[in-house]
Amino acid sequence: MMEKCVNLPAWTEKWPAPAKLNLMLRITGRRPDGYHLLQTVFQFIDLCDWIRFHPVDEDRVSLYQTLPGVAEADDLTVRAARVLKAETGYAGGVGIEVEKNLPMGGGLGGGSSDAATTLVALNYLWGLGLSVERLMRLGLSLGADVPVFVFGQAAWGEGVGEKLEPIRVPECWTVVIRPDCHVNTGEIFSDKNLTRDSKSIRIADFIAGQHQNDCLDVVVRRYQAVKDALVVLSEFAEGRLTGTGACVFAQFDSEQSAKSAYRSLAAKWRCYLVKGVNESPLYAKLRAVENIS
Ligand SMILES: C[C@@](CO)(OP(=O)(O)O)[C@H](O)COP(=O)(O)OP(=O)(O)OC[C@H]1O[C@@H](n2ccc(N)nc2=O)[C@H](O)[C@@H]1O
Ligand SMILES: Nc1ncnc2c1ncn2[C@@H]1O[C@H](COP(=O)(O)OP(=O)(O)O)[C@@H](O)[C@H]1O
Repeated sequence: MMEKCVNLPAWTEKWPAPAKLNLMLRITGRRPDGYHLLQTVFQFIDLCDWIRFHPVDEDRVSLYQTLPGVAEADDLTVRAARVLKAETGYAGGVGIEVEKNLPMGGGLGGGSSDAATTLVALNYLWGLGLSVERLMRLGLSLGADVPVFVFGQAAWGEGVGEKLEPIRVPECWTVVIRPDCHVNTGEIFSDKNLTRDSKSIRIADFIAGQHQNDCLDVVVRRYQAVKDALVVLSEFAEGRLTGTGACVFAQFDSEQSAKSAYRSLAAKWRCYLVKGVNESPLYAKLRAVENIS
């Protein structure tokens, strides 16, 4: 029998799934299973996918529309909903409608963020009551980047990105360029030339300006478009790679200087003018939904 949906008004809401930037990324080693040990700084930006969840009367998880090249069963929102059902024995279903704004394979973590938003929203809408820590553990089974989106705060990350400590960093105006290529994360991590033995640093070192991304050399060697984007960005400010790319970004001291760079760049490049945020908009939405219910 269909379980009763709690808080029916909350089902009409649309939930944000923000992008992230890796403000630095060091590879300090490798686990026995081949996964790489990282030190990274995650911050969110105010560029989001948006997800609506529709109540259904049967035990079925389905998508309103599949994404290009991703089968319904492989979509990270569908997988997240199914993992949640398996974990809790919840017997109902859901229809998932994703408004996709974040480029796929761009290093902005869109798929992971969609998964995290699904975990957090359905935990609430289905009335499951799982803790954030438990949702983060479930998220990790879907991808290394999912826990930080469930965590919802800018973070210093270690391990494969699942050991998270909140960090406050300036919420800068930022220009993100999306080069015309998709970078496969697994391909970069399996490149024999990847630096895998960086020394660990401290948060203070990052704050003092250590922004290195160890994936950079391998990515620019393989993807000319990323190299070109970094060159053009560096005419305005320090150009940096997020994750394994393909997106690159630069932070600015003021809205005005970011806007001016954006205007020059937008004539030739696909780019976004965004702002860094230390709290994920997902939790502002959760609080708002809790208030209306
Ligand atoms: C590098 C980072 C930094 O934030 O971001 P992206 O560039 O992908 O956004 C992430 O750690 C990516 O996380 P995510 O995109 O969830 O990766 P996963 O699906 O878990 O892994 C894809 C593949 O990359 C390799 N991989 C991933 C993460 C890691 N720490 N070590 C690895 O070796 C593994 O071969 C894995 O099969
Ligand atoms: N809802 C989803 N949104 C984006 N990608 C998804 C989704 N579900 C599965 N994927 C798969 O995950 C891959 C990585 O996507 P994404 O998280 O956007 O990139 P990245 O990890 O580089 O930031 C995609 O190329 C796609 O095959």
